[in-house]
Amino acid sequence: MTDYLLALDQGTTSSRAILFTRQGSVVSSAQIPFSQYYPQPGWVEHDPLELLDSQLRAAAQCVAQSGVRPGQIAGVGLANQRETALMWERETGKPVGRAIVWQCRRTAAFCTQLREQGYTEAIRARTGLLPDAYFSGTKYRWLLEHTPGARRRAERGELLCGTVDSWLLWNLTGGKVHASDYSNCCRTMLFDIHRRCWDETLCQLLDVPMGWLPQPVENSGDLGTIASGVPHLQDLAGLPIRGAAGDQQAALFGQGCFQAGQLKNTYGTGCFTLMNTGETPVLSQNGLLTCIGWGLEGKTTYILEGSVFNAGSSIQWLRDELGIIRQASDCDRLAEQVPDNGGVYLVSAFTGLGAPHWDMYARGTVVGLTRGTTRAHLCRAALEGIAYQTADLIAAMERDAGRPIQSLRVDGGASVSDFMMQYQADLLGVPVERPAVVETTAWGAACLAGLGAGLWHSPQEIAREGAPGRAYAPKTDRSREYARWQKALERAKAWEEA
Ligand SMILES: Nc1ncnc2c1ncn2[C@@H]1O[C@H](COP(=O)(O)OP(=O)(O)O)[C@@H](O)[C@H]1O
Ligand SMILES: O=P(O)(O)OC[C@H](O)CO
Repeated sequence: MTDYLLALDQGTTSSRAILFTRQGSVVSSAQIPFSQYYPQPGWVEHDPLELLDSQLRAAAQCVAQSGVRPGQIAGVGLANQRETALMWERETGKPVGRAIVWQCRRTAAFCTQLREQGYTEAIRARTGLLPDAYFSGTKYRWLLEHTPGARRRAERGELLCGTVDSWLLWNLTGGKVHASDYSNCCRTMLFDIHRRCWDETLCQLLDVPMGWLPQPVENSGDLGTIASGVPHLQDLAGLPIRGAAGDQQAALFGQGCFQAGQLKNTYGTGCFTLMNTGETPVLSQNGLLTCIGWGLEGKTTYILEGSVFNAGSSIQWLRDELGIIRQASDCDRLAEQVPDNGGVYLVSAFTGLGAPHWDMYARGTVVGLTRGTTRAHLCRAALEGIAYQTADLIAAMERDAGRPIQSLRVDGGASVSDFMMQYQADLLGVPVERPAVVETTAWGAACLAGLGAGLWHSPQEIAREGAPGRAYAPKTDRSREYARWQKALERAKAWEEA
Protein backbone atom coordinates (compact mmCIF):
# COMPACT_ATOMS: atom_id res chain seq x y z
CA MET A 1 0.00 0.00 0.00
CA THR A 2 1.39 3.41 -0.96
CA ASP A 3 -0.17 5.14 1.99
CA TYR A 4 2.59 7.42 3.25
CA LEU A 5 3.55 10.96 2.31
CA LEU A 6 6.99 12.52 2.76
CA ALA A 7 7.17 16.27 3.44
CA LEU A 8 10.40 18.23 3.13
CA ASP A 9 10.27 21.56 4.97
CA GLN A 10 13.24 23.74 4.11
CA GLY A 11 13.06 26.57 6.71
CA THR A 12 15.14 29.64 7.51
CA THR A 13 17.21 28.03 10.24
CA SER A 14 16.83 24.28 9.64
CA SER A 15 15.75 21.66 7.14
CA ARG A 16 13.14 19.19 8.30
CA ALA A 17 11.59 16.05 6.88
CA ILE A 18 8.43 14.41 8.20
CA LEU A 19 6.86 11.15 7.08
CA PHE A 20 3.07 11.09 7.53
CA THR A 21 0.42 8.46 7.18
CA ARG A 22 -2.39 9.57 4.88
CA GLN A 23 -4.44 10.21 8.01
CA GLY A 24 -1.89 12.77 9.16
CA SER A 25 -0.07 10.86 11.91
CA VAL A 26 3.64 11.54 12.16
CA VAL A 27 5.58 8.32 11.56
CA SER A 28 9.04 9.79 11.71
CA SER A 29 10.84 13.13 11.52
CA ALA A 30 14.34 14.57 11.25
CA GLN A 31 15.66 18.10 11.55
CA ILE A 32 19.10 19.46 10.61
CA PRO A 33 20.14 23.08 11.27
CA PHE A 34 22.54 24.99 9.02
CA SER A 35 24.67 28.15 9.18
CA GLN A 36 23.47 31.72 8.90
CA TYR A 37 25.89 34.21 7.35
CA TYR A 38 25.81 37.93 8.19
CA PRO A 39 28.53 39.45 5.97
CA GLN A 40 27.45 43.05 6.68
CA PRO A 41 24.94 44.69 9.04
CA GLY A 42 21.45 43.98 7.72
CA TRP A 43 22.64 41.30 5.28
CA VAL A 44 21.69 37.63 5.62
CA GLU A 45 22.96 34.78 3.42
CA HIS A 46 22.73 30.99 3.20
CA ASP A 47 25.09 28.57 1.49
CA PRO A 48 22.95 26.82 -1.19
CA LEU A 49 24.93 23.60 -0.81
CA GLU A 50 24.41 23.56 2.97
CA LEU A 51 20.67 24.10 2.45
CA LEU A 52 20.55 21.24 0.00
CA ASP A 53 22.77 18.88 1.93
CA SER A 54 20.86 19.41 5.20
CA GLN A 55 17.55 18.84 3.41
CA LEU A 56 18.71 15.66 1.66
CA ARG A 57 20.21 14.25 4.84
CA ALA A 58 17.06 15.05 6.82
CA ALA A 59 14.96 13.24 4.20
CA ALA A 60 17.24 10.19 4.17
CA GLN A 61 17.36 10.01 7.97
CA CYS A 62 13.60 10.44 8.32
CA VAL A 63 12.78 7.57 5.96
CA ALA A 64 15.61 5.29 7.15
CA GLN A 65 14.47 5.43 10.79
CA SER A 66 10.77 5.04 9.97
CA GLY A 67 10.68 1.38 9.02
CA VAL A 68 8.60 2.37 5.98
CA ARG A 69 9.81 1.13 2.60
CA PRO A 70 10.26 3.86 -0.05
CA GLY A 71 7.82 1.92 -2.23
CA GLN A 72 5.09 2.64 0.33
CA ILE A 73 5.46 6.41 -0.11
CA ALA A 74 2.82 7.80 -2.49
CA GLY A 75 4.48 11.17 -3.00
CA VAL A 76 6.86 13.84 -1.82
CA GLY A 77 5.74 17.40 -0.98
CA LEU A 78 7.96 20.44 -0.53
CA ALA A 79 7.54 23.50 1.68
CA ASN A 80 10.19 26.19 1.83
CA GLN A 81 11.32 29.49 3.30
CA ARG A 82 10.03 31.96 0.74
CA GLU A 83 11.65 34.89 -1.16
CA THR A 84 15.24 33.68 -0.60
CA ALA A 85 16.91 33.98 -4.03
CA LEU A 86 19.87 32.21 -5.60
CA MET A 87 21.43 31.23 -8.93
CA TRP A 88 23.32 28.23 -10.26
CA GLU A 89 25.01 26.89 -13.43
CA ARG A 90 22.71 25.00 -15.77
CA GLU A 91 25.49 22.68 -16.93
CA THR A 92 27.10 21.70 -13.63
CA GLY A 93 24.31 22.57 -11.15
CA LYS A 94 26.90 24.44 -9.07
CA PRO A 95 25.56 27.46 -7.15
CA VAL A 96 27.04 30.82 -8.09
CA GLY A 97 27.55 32.68 -4.82
CA ARG A 98 25.36 32.44 -1.77
CA ALA A 99 21.58 32.69 -1.50
CA ILE A 100 20.24 36.11 -0.44
CA VAL A 101 17.85 35.38 2.41
CA TRP A 102 14.38 36.95 2.71
CA GLN A 103 15.44 38.92 5.80
CA CYS A 104 18.35 40.57 3.95
CA ARG A 105 17.96 44.36 3.59
CA ARG A 106 20.72 44.96 0.99
CA THR A 107 18.32 46.14 -1.71
CA ALA A 108 16.38 48.55 0.54
CA ALA A 109 17.82 51.68 -1.12
CA PHE A 110 16.75 50.46 -4.56
CA CYS A 111 13.23 49.76 -3.23
CA THR A 112 13.04 53.26 -1.76
CA GLN A 113 14.04 54.56 -5.19
CA LEU A 114 11.21 52.56 -6.80
CA ARG A 115 8.75 54.10 -4.34
CA GLU A 116 10.10 57.60 -4.94
CA GLN A 117 9.87 57.12 -8.69
CA GLY A 118 6.16 56.36 -8.25
CA TYR A 119 6.11 52.62 -9.07
CA THR A 120 4.30 51.52 -5.90
CA GLU A 121 0.81 51.39 -7.40
CA ALA A 122 1.88 49.63 -10.62
CA ILE A 123 3.73 47.00 -8.60
CA ARG A 124 0.83 46.55 -6.19
CA ALA A 125 -1.76 46.26 -8.96
CA ARG A 126 0.15 43.46 -10.74
CA THR A 127 1.88 41.62 -7.91
CA GLY A 128 -0.21 42.42 -4.80
CA LEU A 129 3.06 43.43 -3.05
CA LEU A 130 4.69 46.69 -1.99
CA PRO A 131 8.22 47.55 -3.18
CA ASP A 132 10.35 46.09 -0.41
CA ALA A 133 13.72 44.37 -0.07
CA TYR A 134 11.86 41.38 1.45
CA PHE A 135 10.80 40.08 -1.99
CA SER A 136 13.02 38.15 -4.44
CA GLY A 137 12.95 40.45 -7.49
CA THR A 138 15.45 43.02 -6.29
CA LYS A 139 17.61 40.23 -4.88
CA TYR A 140 17.83 38.67 -8.38
CA ARG A 141 18.78 42.07 -9.75
CA TRP A 142 21.48 42.42 -7.11
CA LEU A 143 22.92 38.98 -7.97
CA LEU A 144 23.14 39.94 -11.67
CA GLU A 145 24.69 43.34 -10.96
CA HIS A 146 27.26 42.21 -8.41
CA THR A 147 28.48 38.86 -9.73
CA PRO A 148 31.12 39.28 -12.45
CA GLY A 149 29.87 37.97 -15.81
CA ALA A 150 26.50 36.86 -14.40
CA ARG A 151 24.26 39.03 -16.59
CA ARG A 152 25.94 37.87 -19.79
CA ARG A 153 25.80 34.23 -18.65
CA ALA A 154 22.17 34.52 -17.57
CA GLU A 155 21.20 36.02 -20.94
CA ARG A 156 22.97 33.16 -22.75
CA GLY A 157 21.03 30.65 -20.65
CA GLU A 158 24.12 29.36 -18.86
CA LEU A 159 22.78 30.36 -15.44
CA LEU A 160 19.43 29.61 -13.83
CA CYS A 161 17.84 31.30 -10.88
CA GLY A 162 15.09 30.54 -8.45
CA THR A 163 13.74 30.56 -4.95
CA VAL A 164 14.40 27.63 -2.62
CA ASP A 165 11.57 25.51 -4.08
CA SER A 166 13.23 25.74 -7.53
CA TRP A 167 16.64 24.89 -6.13
CA LEU A 168 15.27 21.79 -4.40
CA LEU A 169 13.25 20.70 -7.44
CA TRP A 170 16.24 21.11 -9.75
CA ASN A 171 18.47 19.04 -7.50
CA LEU A 172 15.94 16.38 -6.56
CA THR A 173 15.12 15.74 -10.22
CA GLY A 174 18.76 15.64 -11.30
CA GLY A 175 18.46 18.91 -13.28
CA LYS A 176 15.31 17.96 -15.20
CA VAL A 177 12.86 20.46 -13.68
CA HIS A 178 13.36 24.23 -13.46
CA ALA A 179 10.06 25.36 -12.00
CA SER A 180 8.56 27.36 -9.17
CA ASP A 181 5.07 27.00 -7.75
CA TYR A 182 2.59 29.91 -7.76
CA SER A 183 2.80 30.49 -4.01
CA ASN A 184 6.53 31.11 -4.32
CA CYS A 185 6.38 33.00 -7.66
CA CYS A 186 3.96 35.50 -6.15
CA ARG A 187 6.55 36.55 -3.56
CA THR A 188 9.08 37.77 -6.14
CA MET A 189 7.54 41.13 -7.16
CA LEU A 190 7.93 39.94 -10.78
CA PHE A 191 4.81 37.81 -11.02
CA ASP A 192 1.41 38.90 -12.28
CA ILE A 193 -0.94 37.26 -9.79
CA HIS A 194 -3.96 37.78 -12.07
CA ARG A 195 -2.51 36.25 -15.27
CA ARG A 196 -0.27 33.85 -13.28
CA CYS A 197 2.83 34.53 -15.34
CA TRP A 198 6.04 36.55 -15.14
CA ASP A 199 5.35 40.19 -15.92
CA GLU A 200 7.37 41.62 -18.85
CA THR A 201 7.19 45.22 -17.61
CA LEU A 202 8.36 44.41 -14.10
CA CYS A 203 11.15 42.16 -15.37
CA GLN A 204 12.31 45.11 -17.50
CA LEU A 205 12.02 47.53 -14.61
CA LEU A 206 14.17 45.28 -12.42
CA ASP A 207 16.47 44.28 -15.28
CA VAL A 208 15.83 40.58 -14.82
CA PRO A 209 15.86 38.48 -18.06
CA MET A 210 12.59 36.54 -18.27
CA GLY A 211 14.24 33.45 -19.76
CA TRP A 212 16.33 33.14 -16.62
CA LEU A 213 13.32 32.60 -14.36
CA PRO A 214 11.82 29.20 -13.50
CA GLN A 215 8.61 28.00 -15.09
CA PRO A 216 5.55 28.84 -12.94
CA VAL A 217 3.54 25.74 -12.01
CA GLU A 218 0.53 24.80 -9.90
CA ASN A 219 1.01 23.57 -6.34
CA SER A 220 0.02 20.00 -6.89
CA GLY A 221 0.61 17.58 -9.75
CA ASP A 222 3.56 16.03 -11.52
CA LEU A 223 6.60 18.03 -10.43
CA GLY A 224 9.09 15.33 -11.44
CA THR A 225 10.64 12.32 -9.75
CA ILE A 226 13.65 11.91 -7.49
CA ALA A 227 16.56 11.10 -9.81
CA SER A 228 19.04 8.31 -9.23
CA GLY A 229 22.35 9.69 -8.06
CA VAL A 230 20.92 12.38 -5.76
CA PRO A 231 23.32 12.34 -2.78
CA HIS A 232 21.92 10.55 0.31
CA LEU A 233 18.69 9.64 -1.53
CA GLN A 234 19.76 6.54 -3.49
CA ASP A 235 17.00 4.55 -1.80
CA LEU A 236 14.37 7.16 -2.70
CA ALA A 237 15.15 7.33 -6.44
CA GLY A 238 11.98 7.20 -8.51
CA LEU A 239 9.70 8.68 -5.82
CA PRO A 240 7.26 11.14 -7.38
CA ILE A 241 7.29 14.79 -6.27
CA ARG A 242 3.63 15.75 -6.27
CA GLY A 243 3.27 18.99 -4.28
CA ALA A 244 5.09 22.20 -3.38
CA ALA A 245 4.28 25.49 -1.63
CA GLY A 246 5.89 28.32 0.27
CA ASP A 247 5.90 27.44 3.96
CA GLN A 248 3.27 29.97 5.10
CA GLN A 249 0.81 28.96 2.39
CA ALA A 250 1.56 25.30 3.14
CA ALA A 251 0.63 25.97 6.78
CA LEU A 252 -2.65 27.61 5.70
CA PHE A 253 -3.39 24.50 3.63
CA GLY A 254 -2.28 22.17 6.45
CA GLN A 255 -4.64 24.00 8.82
CA GLY A 256 -7.48 23.12 6.45
CA CYS A 257 -8.32 26.78 5.67
CA PHE A 258 -9.96 25.95 2.34
CA GLN A 259 -12.91 28.35 2.65
CA ALA A 260 -12.84 32.08 2.00
CA GLY A 261 -12.65 33.92 5.31
CA GLN A 262 -10.69 31.19 7.14
CA LEU A 263 -7.31 32.22 8.48
CA LYS A 264 -4.33 31.05 10.49
CA ASN A 265 -1.60 32.73 12.44
CA THR A 266 1.82 31.15 12.87
CA TYR A 267 3.59 32.34 16.03
CA GLY A 268 7.32 31.82 15.48
CA THR A 269 10.22 34.27 15.57
CA GLY A 270 7.77 36.56 13.79
CA CYS A 271 4.07 36.04 13.11
CA PHE A 272 2.58 35.31 9.71
CA THR A 273 -1.19 35.77 9.38
CA LEU A 274 -2.80 34.48 6.18
CA MET A 275 -6.47 34.64 5.23
CA ASN A 276 -8.03 32.68 2.39
CA THR A 277 -10.04 35.17 0.29
CA GLY A 278 -11.30 32.71 -2.31
CA GLU A 279 -10.87 32.89 -6.07
CA THR A 280 -10.84 36.68 -6.28
CA PRO A 281 -7.78 38.67 -5.25
CA VAL A 282 -8.59 41.36 -2.68
CA LEU A 283 -6.28 44.37 -2.99
CA SER A 284 -5.66 45.67 0.50
CA GLN A 285 -6.54 49.20 1.55
CA ASN A 286 -4.84 48.57 4.87
CA GLY A 287 -1.22 47.72 4.13
CA LEU A 288 -1.61 43.95 3.73
CA LEU A 289 -0.22 41.88 0.86
CA THR A 290 -2.29 40.05 -1.73
CA CYS A 291 -0.78 36.73 -2.75
CA ILE A 292 -1.62 33.36 -4.21
CA GLY A 293 -2.39 30.69 -1.63
CA TRP A 294 -2.34 27.84 -4.14
CA GLY A 295 -3.26 26.94 -7.69
CA LEU A 296 -5.02 23.59 -8.09
CA GLU A 297 -6.52 22.21 -11.30
CA GLY A 298 -6.78 25.58 -12.99
CA LYS A 299 -8.32 27.31 -9.96
CA THR A 300 -6.39 29.92 -8.04
CA THR A 301 -7.04 30.62 -4.38
CA TYR A 302 -5.90 34.05 -3.21
CA ILE A 303 -4.89 35.19 0.25
CA LEU A 304 -4.30 38.33 2.26
CA GLU A 305 -1.11 38.23 4.28
CA GLY A 306 0.44 40.31 7.01
CA SER A 307 3.42 39.75 9.24
CA VAL A 308 4.66 40.87 12.64
CA PHE A 309 8.45 41.08 12.34
CA ASN A 310 9.23 40.36 16.00
CA ALA A 311 7.00 38.04 18.01
CA GLY A 312 8.70 35.03 19.67
CA SER A 313 11.92 36.99 19.26
CA SER A 314 10.75 39.32 22.07
CA ILE A 315 10.68 36.28 24.37
CA GLN A 316 14.21 35.44 23.20
CA TRP A 317 15.18 39.03 24.03
CA LEU A 318 13.87 38.66 27.60
CA ARG A 319 15.90 35.47 27.87
CA ASP A 320 19.12 36.27 26.05
CA GLU A 321 19.61 40.03 26.35
CA LEU A 322 17.83 40.87 29.62
CA GLY A 323 18.38 37.48 31.24
CA ILE A 324 15.13 37.72 33.24
CA ILE A 325 13.97 34.25 32.21
CA ARG A 326 15.99 31.09 31.61
CA GLN A 327 13.72 29.48 29.05
CA ALA A 328 10.77 30.60 26.94
CA SER A 329 8.25 28.67 29.04
CA ASP A 330 9.28 30.72 32.15
CA CYS A 331 7.66 33.68 30.45
CA ASP A 332 4.19 32.04 30.58
CA ARG A 333 4.67 30.91 34.15
CA LEU A 334 5.60 34.43 35.29
CA ALA A 335 2.88 36.12 33.22
CA GLU A 336 0.27 33.99 34.95
CA GLN A 337 1.54 35.03 38.40
CA VAL A 338 0.28 38.61 38.06
CA PRO A 339 -3.41 39.55 37.83
CA ASP A 340 -2.79 42.10 35.06
CA ASN A 341 -0.02 43.85 33.17
CA GLY A 342 0.36 46.52 35.86
CA GLY A 343 0.00 49.17 33.16
CA VAL A 344 3.13 47.96 31.31
CA TYR A 345 3.12 47.68 27.48
CA LEU A 346 5.97 46.24 25.41
CA VAL A 347 6.01 47.10 21.69
CA SER A 348 8.54 44.71 20.10
CA ALA A 349 9.37 46.98 17.16
CA PHE A 350 13.06 45.98 17.33
CA THR A 351 13.40 46.19 13.54
CA GLY A 352 10.50 48.54 12.84
CA LEU A 353 6.83 47.62 12.44
CA GLY A 354 5.41 45.52 9.60
CA ALA A 355 1.80 45.33 8.42
CA PRO A 356 -0.47 47.19 8.90
CA HIS A 357 1.79 49.98 10.25
CA TRP A 358 4.85 49.70 7.93
CA ASP A 359 7.09 51.95 9.98
CA MET A 360 10.78 51.27 9.35
CA TYR A 361 11.69 53.86 11.98
CA ALA A 362 9.61 52.50 14.87
CA ARG A 363 11.69 50.95 17.65
CA GLY A 364 11.10 48.66 20.61
CA THR A 365 9.42 50.47 23.47
CA VAL A 366 8.37 49.67 27.03
CA VAL A 367 5.93 52.15 28.60
CA GLY A 368 4.07 52.36 31.89
CA LEU A 369 6.94 51.35 34.19
CA THR A 370 6.54 52.14 37.90
CA ARG A 371 8.61 51.19 40.97
CA GLY A 372 6.17 48.34 41.40
CA THR A 373 6.92 46.80 37.99
CA THR A 374 8.33 43.27 38.23
CA ARG A 375 9.78 40.91 35.66
CA ALA A 376 6.44 39.12 35.71
CA HIS A 377 4.81 42.29 34.40
CA LEU A 378 7.44 42.55 31.66
CA CYS A 379 6.88 38.92 30.66
CA ARG A 380 3.15 39.48 30.56
CA ALA A 381 3.63 42.67 28.53
CA ALA A 382 5.79 40.77 25.99
CA LEU A 383 3.16 38.04 25.49
CA GLU A 384 0.32 40.54 25.39
CA GLY A 385 2.32 42.61 22.88
CA ILE A 386 2.40 39.67 20.44
CA ALA A 387 -1.36 39.22 20.80
CA TYR A 388 -2.05 42.96 20.33
CA GLN A 389 0.03 43.06 17.13
CA THR A 390 -1.83 40.03 15.80
CA ALA A 391 -5.13 41.74 16.66
CA ASP A 392 -4.00 44.86 14.73
CA LEU A 393 -3.27 42.69 11.69
CA ILE A 394 -6.55 40.84 11.90
CA ALA A 395 -8.52 44.08 12.26
CA ALA A 396 -6.93 45.24 8.99
CA MET A 397 -7.84 41.92 7.34
CA GLU A 398 -11.43 42.18 8.47
CA ARG A 399 -11.66 45.67 6.97
CA ASP A 400 -10.22 44.43 3.66
CA ALA A 401 -12.31 41.27 3.54
CA GLY A 402 -15.45 43.20 4.54
CA ARG A 403 -16.46 40.62 7.13
CA PRO A 404 -15.56 39.68 10.68
CA ILE A 405 -13.59 36.50 11.35
CA GLN A 406 -15.30 33.53 12.99
CA SER A 407 -12.24 31.90 14.59
CA LEU A 408 -8.44 31.88 14.36
CA ARG A 409 -6.36 28.74 13.79
CA VAL A 410 -2.88 28.91 15.24
CA ASP A 411 0.45 27.08 15.07
CA GLY A 412 4.19 27.75 15.45
CA GLY A 413 6.59 27.40 18.39
CA ALA A 414 5.16 30.26 20.47
CA SER A 415 1.56 29.03 20.10
CA VAL A 416 2.28 26.63 22.99
CA SER A 417 1.76 29.59 25.34
CA ASP A 418 -1.66 28.98 26.91
CA PHE A 419 -1.62 32.44 28.43
CA MET A 420 -1.04 34.13 25.07
CA MET A 421 -3.64 32.00 23.25
CA GLN A 422 -6.27 32.83 25.87
CA TYR A 423 -5.38 36.50 25.70
CA GLN A 424 -5.60 36.37 21.90
CA ALA A 425 -9.11 34.88 22.08
CA ASP A 426 -10.14 37.55 24.62
CA LEU A 427 -8.83 40.33 22.38
CA LEU A 428 -10.39 39.02 19.17
CA GLY A 429 -13.66 37.90 20.75
CA VAL A 430 -13.60 34.66 18.73
CA PRO A 431 -12.27 31.16 19.52
CA VAL A 432 -8.57 30.47 18.97
CA GLU A 433 -7.97 26.88 17.84
CA ARG A 434 -4.65 25.09 18.17
CA PRO A 435 -4.26 21.63 16.63
CA ALA A 436 -2.78 18.88 18.80
CA VAL A 437 0.14 18.46 16.43
CA VAL A 438 1.39 21.84 15.26
CA GLU A 439 3.63 20.81 12.31
CA THR A 440 1.01 22.18 9.95
CA THR A 441 3.54 23.43 7.36
CA ALA A 442 4.85 19.94 6.65
CA TRP A 443 1.34 18.48 6.77
CA GLY A 444 0.23 21.10 4.20
CA ALA A 445 3.06 20.04 1.86
CA ALA A 446 2.11 16.39 2.42
CA CYS A 447 -1.54 17.16 1.61
CA LEU A 448 -0.58 18.88 -1.66
CA ALA A 449 1.51 15.80 -2.54
CA GLY A 450 -1.36 13.50 -1.58
CA LEU A 451 -3.72 15.39 -3.89
CA GLY A 452 -1.15 15.21 -6.70
CA ALA A 453 -0.70 11.50 -6.10
CA GLY A 454 -4.46 10.93 -6.21
CA LEU A 455 -4.92 9.91 -2.54
CA TRP A 456 -7.71 12.48 -2.44
CA HIS A 457 -9.61 14.20 -5.24
CA SER A 458 -10.23 17.52 -3.54
CA PRO A 459 -8.97 19.33 -0.42
CA GLN A 460 -12.37 18.77 1.21
CA GLU A 461 -11.72 15.01 1.22
CA ILE A 462 -8.64 15.42 3.40
CA ALA A 463 -9.43 14.46 6.96
CA ARG A 464 -6.78 14.37 9.63
CA GLU A 465 -7.17 11.88 12.38
CA GLY A 466 -5.69 12.13 15.82
CA ALA A 467 -6.12 13.84 19.14
CA PRO A 468 -8.19 17.02 18.99
CA GLY A 469 -6.32 20.21 19.69
CA ARG A 470 -7.30 22.87 22.15
CA ALA A 471 -9.77 25.71 21.65
CA TYR A 472 -9.62 28.91 23.70
CA ALA A 473 -13.01 30.62 23.99
CA PRO A 474 -13.05 34.36 24.73
CA LYS A 475 -13.53 34.95 28.46
CA THR A 476 -12.57 38.47 29.41
CA ASP A 477 -13.24 41.83 27.79
CA ARG A 478 -9.86 43.37 26.94
CA SER A 479 -11.04 46.53 25.19
CA ARG A 480 -9.59 48.85 27.84
CA GLU A 481 -6.12 47.24 27.56
CA TYR A 482 -6.35 47.24 23.76
CA ALA A 483 -7.08 50.99 23.73
CA ARG A 484 -4.00 51.56 25.95
CA TRP A 485 -1.97 49.42 23.54
CA GLN A 486 -2.81 51.82 20.70
CA LYS A 487 -1.36 54.60 22.79
CA ALA A 488 1.83 52.62 23.47
CA LEU A 489 2.13 51.91 19.75
CA GLU A 490 2.11 55.62 18.99
CA ARG A 491 5.06 56.06 21.39
CA ALA A 492 7.07 53.45 19.45
CA LYS A 493 6.38 54.84 15.98
CA ALA A 494 8.82 57.06 14.07
CA TRP A 495 11.39 56.87 16.87
CA GLU A 496 14.60 56.31 14.91
CA GLU A 497 15.77 59.17 12.78
CA ALA A 498 16.31 58.48 9.08
N1 LIG B 1 6.33 28.76 25.89
C1 LIG B 1 6.58 29.76 25.03
N2 LIG B 1 5.99 30.95 25.17
C2 LIG B 1 6.22 31.95 24.30
N3 LIG B 1 7.06 31.85 23.25
C3 LIG B 1 7.68 30.69 23.08
C4 LIG B 1 7.47 29.58 23.93
N4 LIG B 1 8.23 28.55 23.48
C5 LIG B 1 8.88 29.00 22.37
N5 LIG B 1 8.56 30.30 22.13
C6 LIG B 1 9.06 31.15 21.02
O1 LIG B 1 8.78 30.49 19.80
C7 LIG B 1 9.77 30.83 18.83
C8 LIG B 1 10.18 29.58 18.06
O2 LIG B 1 9.10 29.11 17.28
P1 LIG B 1 9.35 28.42 15.86
O3 LIG B 1 7.99 28.14 15.29
O4 LIG B 1 10.29 27.28 16.04
O5 LIG B 1 10.03 29.65 15.11
P2 LIG B 1 10.75 29.79 13.68
O6 LIG B 1 10.10 28.80 12.75
O7 LIG B 1 10.49 31.22 13.33
O8 LIG B 1 12.21 29.51 13.94
C9 LIG B 1 10.93 31.46 19.58
O9 LIG B 1 11.02 32.83 19.24
C10 LIG B 1 10.56 31.31 21.07
O10 LIG B 1 10.92 32.47 21.82
O1 LIG C 1 11.35 29.66 7.46
P1 LIG C 1 10.30 30.37 8.25
O2 LIG C 1 9.34 29.47 8.92
O3 LIG C 1 10.92 31.38 9.21
O4 LIG C 1 9.38 31.21 7.20
C1 LIG C 1 9.94 32.21 6.44
C2 LIG C 1 8.91 32.83 5.51
O5 LIG C 1 8.53 31.99 4.48
C3 LIG C 1 9.45 34.12 4.97
O6 LIG C 1 8.49 34.79 4.19
